[in-house]
Amino acid sequence: MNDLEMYREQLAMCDDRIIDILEERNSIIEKIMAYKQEYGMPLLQPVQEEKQERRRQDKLKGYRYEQEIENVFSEIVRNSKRIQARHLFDYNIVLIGFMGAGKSTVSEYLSTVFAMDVVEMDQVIAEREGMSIPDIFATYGEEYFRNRETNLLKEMQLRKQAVISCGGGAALREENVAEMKKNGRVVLLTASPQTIYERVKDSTDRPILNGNNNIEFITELMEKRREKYEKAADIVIYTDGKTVLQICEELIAKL
Ligand SMILES: Nc1ncnc2c1ncn2[C@@H]1O[C@H](COP(=O)(O)OP(=O)(O)OP(=O)(O)O)[C@@H](O)[C@H]1O
Ligand SMILES: O=C(O)C1=C[C@@H](O)[C@@H](O)[C@H](O)C1
Ligand SMILES: [Mg+2]
Repeated sequence: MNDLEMYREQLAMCDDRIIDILEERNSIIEKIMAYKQEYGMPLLQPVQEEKQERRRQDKLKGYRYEQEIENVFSEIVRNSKRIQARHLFDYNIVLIGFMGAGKSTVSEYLSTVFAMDVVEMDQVIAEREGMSIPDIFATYGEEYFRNRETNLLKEMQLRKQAVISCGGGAALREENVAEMKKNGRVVLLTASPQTIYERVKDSTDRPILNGNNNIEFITELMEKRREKYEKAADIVIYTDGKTVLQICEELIAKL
């Protein structure tokens, strides 16, 4: 065997070791999850995760390939998150609820902790139409926008383990709810009208609230929608006074 052949052989052996160690790492991830579930512990432990990351970065300091190895680690961690998500949710998570209930906020957090894809319905529709939601309403009317929502939900049948952050009105059509439930679990996020008002009062992105952005209008519209939201929901989460981490823990526990 010449030197080149020997190096190639060594490289192949390195790959084998990496494969074995990754298998071991992933089974440890599964054991940690099972342990937390068995003892009713919170699954998301951001402080512990940061600690682990700092430890890794300290260990890597001064290594010749510090940056390259760190890049590999970010993929390893991403994949661990996906393994956890697969283990927990074999379906799409569909977030519904009134404007300002926190659908986008919770979606973003879930995508960070579980590396799940997020479909932000309002954003997808706005991008496809090449105009903002208020402009779609003004140009084509609400019915046109609602039809775009229905079509997008039908497309979601092809997705799995995605977080779907619905527009505030998406769950009001029965047909939409039927689509959501085909391969998703529907999570209703709610908050008091006061909380909603505090969260949305400075924004002009929600055409339904423009000119009506006050607690009385919000209370009345929420009440009008309440029955439909609740009927659509597989689980309900009250978000007043809760952090996004607490909301996500509750979501995991209830699902
Ligand atoms: N649990 C929470 N605690 C404090 N603030 C929150 C919480 N959830 C959301 N917010 C804030 O409220 C505002 C509205 O939240 P978000 O955009 O997530 O609502 P949404 O349900 O997606 O609304 P829309 O239906 O209009 O898209 C944001 O500024 C967000 O930071
Ligand atoms: O509650 C609603 O009816 C809406 C909420 C937003 O997310 C947008 O989808 C649109 O402004 C309509
Ligand atoms: Mg949103």
